[in-house]
Amino acid sequence: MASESVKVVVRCRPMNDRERALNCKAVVSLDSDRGQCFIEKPGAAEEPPKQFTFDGAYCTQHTTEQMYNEVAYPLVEGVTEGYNGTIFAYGQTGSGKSFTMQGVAELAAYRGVIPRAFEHIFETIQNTKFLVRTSYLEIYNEEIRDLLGNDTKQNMEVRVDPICSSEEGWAGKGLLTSVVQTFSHLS
Ligand SMILES: Nc1ncnc2c1ncn2[C@@H]1O[C@H](COP(=O)(O)OP(=O)(O)OP(=O)(O)O)[C@@H](O)[C@H]1O
Repeated sequence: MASESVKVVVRCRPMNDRERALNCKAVVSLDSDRGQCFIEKPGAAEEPPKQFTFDGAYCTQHTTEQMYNEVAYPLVEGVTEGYNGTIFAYGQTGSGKSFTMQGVAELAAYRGVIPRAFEHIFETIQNTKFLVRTSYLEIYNEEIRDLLGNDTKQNMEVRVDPICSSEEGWAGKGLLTSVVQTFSHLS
């Protein structure tokens, strides 16, 4: 993948039982080699599908392990070298955000991005003194909740930290050995 600072990949989940029972038609197809996603207009098969291009496109056969290795691994590697990194999953309800981020513990290939990133970070920093900070936020209908807080239902106020938001602040505080990883979970 090209080295832009923001990368966007798309993942398409398989139909669920309800969708199959309703005989729903799949209107999304992907060309993973080209990172392209095609969406057909239901009931208008003669119209050309709408086409979108991403930094990566993952279809129903792709595992979270593949996604992690191609998308998250380089970012987490950067974090262990002192760069900040954010991975967030965005999509409508039921589209597969938790499946991708938290995953299925019993199926190795479908363990989520978050446990994989933790394992990756802690393997890298073992026997070394590191500060690891993590936040886990959910943004839902313009409201932000701290999923690691005591009350995960409480809405958080959005403020800018004048020290943390300035690069000088980080450097001036000598936090070169910090590992700062933020996972946001968007609904
Ligand atoms: N790639 C996938 N392969 C197989 N099943 C999937 C996949 N993605 C999602 N699912 C299944 O689809 C359902 C909805 O997924 P999930 O709960 O992750 O959605 P969500 O986007 O987090 O929803 P919400 O916003 O409501 O929390 C779950 O049963 C999940 O197991």
